[in-house]
Amino acid sequence: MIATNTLKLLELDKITKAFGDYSVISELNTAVKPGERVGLIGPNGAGKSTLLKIIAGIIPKDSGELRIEDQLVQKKNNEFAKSRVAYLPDEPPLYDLLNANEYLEYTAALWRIPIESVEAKIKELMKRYQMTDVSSLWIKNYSKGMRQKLGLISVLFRGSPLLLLDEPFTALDTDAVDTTIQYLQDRALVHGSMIVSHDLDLLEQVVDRAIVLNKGRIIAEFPSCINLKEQYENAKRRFQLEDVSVQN
Ligand SMILES: Nc1ncnc2c1ncn2[C@@H]1O[C@H](COP(=O)(O)OP(=O)(O)OP(=O)(O)O)[C@@H](O)[C@H]1O
Repeated sequence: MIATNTLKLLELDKITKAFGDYSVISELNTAVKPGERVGLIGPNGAGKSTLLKIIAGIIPKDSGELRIEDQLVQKKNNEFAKSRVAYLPDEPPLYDLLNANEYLEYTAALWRIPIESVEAKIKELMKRYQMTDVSSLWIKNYSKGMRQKLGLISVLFRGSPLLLLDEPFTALDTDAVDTTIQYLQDRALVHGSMIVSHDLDLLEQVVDRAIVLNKGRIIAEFPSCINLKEQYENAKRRFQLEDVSVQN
């Protein structure tokens, strides 16, 4: 068993990524401790989604080192990294010709999780997100909010040590927002997380601290998220960030 108090859940050391000549992430260093919830904020195009994709192993970094639970992530142990991380992109990767039950079974199989071990958890999440009644409906007939709820359920049921969420609140109704907040606040359910959101009022409720990214670099770190919006406004003034992407 891993002694979680002695390791870093996630460590990024000089992570760099460019698309062609365009540098998106520049020598970025940061770490997340087990159980820590970190908000990732910054203007449009700052590199937030790219960073989550690199951590999730969706796109390769150009250089730098990435460690998950103190293990260096390389191509050869990519499977280990993937087993520790649950990642939800801003548009959930669903399959239109499956229904929710089939999709969640498929997701469990993909992550080699015996469906019997997560059936109760899935049922509970479907109920909490008011999705039980539409569980047999083809996903192609889902609304945007229903797609987002199913995407959230598909990562939350896994109970992975590191949860990466890109704009989790998009398209959710107020009940679903409340459910998501309650879930993310529960340390017994969500162990560690990195969450990207432009909605700082919601983000403030589910993270312990926040990192501000601009042009692929961390320009500010807030050790506490009290008055996150105000802290971000101050940082924007200090660093003369041009884009105002915060929702009011
Ligand atoms: N596959 C790609 N090919 C080329 N450029 C890309 C690619 N993916 C992202 N970019 C560029 O990298 C930069 C960072 O994009 P990214 O999506 O990480 O930003 P973001 O901080 O998540 O922005 P937003 O708040 O708008 O979602 C942008 O300029 C984007 O155009």
